[in-house]
Amino acid sequence: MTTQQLSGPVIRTQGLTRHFTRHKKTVEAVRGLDLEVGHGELVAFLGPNGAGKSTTLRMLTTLIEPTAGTAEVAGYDVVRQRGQVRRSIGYVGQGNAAGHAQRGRDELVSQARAFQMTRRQAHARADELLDAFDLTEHADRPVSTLSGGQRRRLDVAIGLVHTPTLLFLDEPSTGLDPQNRVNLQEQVRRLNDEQGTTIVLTTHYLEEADAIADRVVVIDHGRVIADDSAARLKSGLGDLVVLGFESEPAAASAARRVGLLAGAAVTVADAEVRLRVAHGRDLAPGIVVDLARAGLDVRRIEVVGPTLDDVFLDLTGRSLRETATDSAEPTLEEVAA
Ligand SMILES: Nc1ncnc2c1ncn2[C@@H]1O[C@H](COP(=O)(O)OP(=O)(O)OP(=O)(O)O)[C@@H](O)[C@H]1O
Repeated sequence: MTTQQLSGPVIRTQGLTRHFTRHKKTVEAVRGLDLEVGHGELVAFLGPNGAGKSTTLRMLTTLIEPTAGTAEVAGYDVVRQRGQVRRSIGYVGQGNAAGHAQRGRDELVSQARAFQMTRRQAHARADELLDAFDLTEHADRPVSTLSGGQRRRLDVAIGLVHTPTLLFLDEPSTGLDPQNRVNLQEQVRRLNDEQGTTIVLTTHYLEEADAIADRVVVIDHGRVIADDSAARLKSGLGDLVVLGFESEPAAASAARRVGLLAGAAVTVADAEVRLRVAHGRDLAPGIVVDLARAGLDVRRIEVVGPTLDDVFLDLTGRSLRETATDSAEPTLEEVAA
């Protein structure tokens, strides 16, 4: 790498755009993305199905070309310097990379050989990765007999064979059970912390973005609608305070009083009052005491800090959890286009 490539951002896009034509209709999958990612960052692209996350990743990894705009990855242009980009990155797509009849160790060795390592180097690298991803004891089994979590870890290991400084992971934990998901997230976090590998992953799991990413780029309808740390994205939203009452009339009276008291928008449903307010945790005891003085006993109280779903709801009016699936698997011709 040149000095410029080391000191500049590891990813820089300007007006990055990708359209697809399907049934004579144009789908604007990615619309004018401007993005910079620095060395050593762990960035999550978060958004609902069909938001344009995978299409962005496919352009950055040179699998498809942009319709317009530019992107540089590791200092190289993704269209004019494809080969250099590919040698600088690791990419783990949504499907499984490993062949089913092969043993995990052989997959890693073949991949290492494809990167011009000698047989000895390839075996040493395979051992290192098997160890790092807790796969040593499963290394000599056919891939088809591995669990979903083990196979996914093998996929990530395969993406790391040539020690890229930048790793792209497309929905790494989709389809994994919660335990395997957390396990994989820990490995990804460790890779970033200990090796300094820059990682860009896509996810529609709010908890995943929140738990492991330094930075969350929220994408919707092909555009970036927010870009910050999860903590900062959430900090402007306040806590959700839920108060339960004995009856609906009691809740209605309490809502009027709480609205005045907290100066916040209050909603009532059944015998429950909900309000979103800054420092809700600190305010809640005072609210309960005030209501008791007015003869309104709070039966149940819950204070919930804001989530990334609240951020998405605030930005779009839709919940990310409930956003309907709107994805279409591209055909091979379309990917090659
Ligand atoms: N090859 C293609 N041909 C036609 N349309 C496509 C193609 N690839 C993606 N699209 C469309 O582009 C939009 C963005 O898709 P993309 O896969 O990038 O979204 P995503 O955010 O990664 O969603 P998911 O989480 O489902 O992978 C969607 O409307 C999708 O149907």
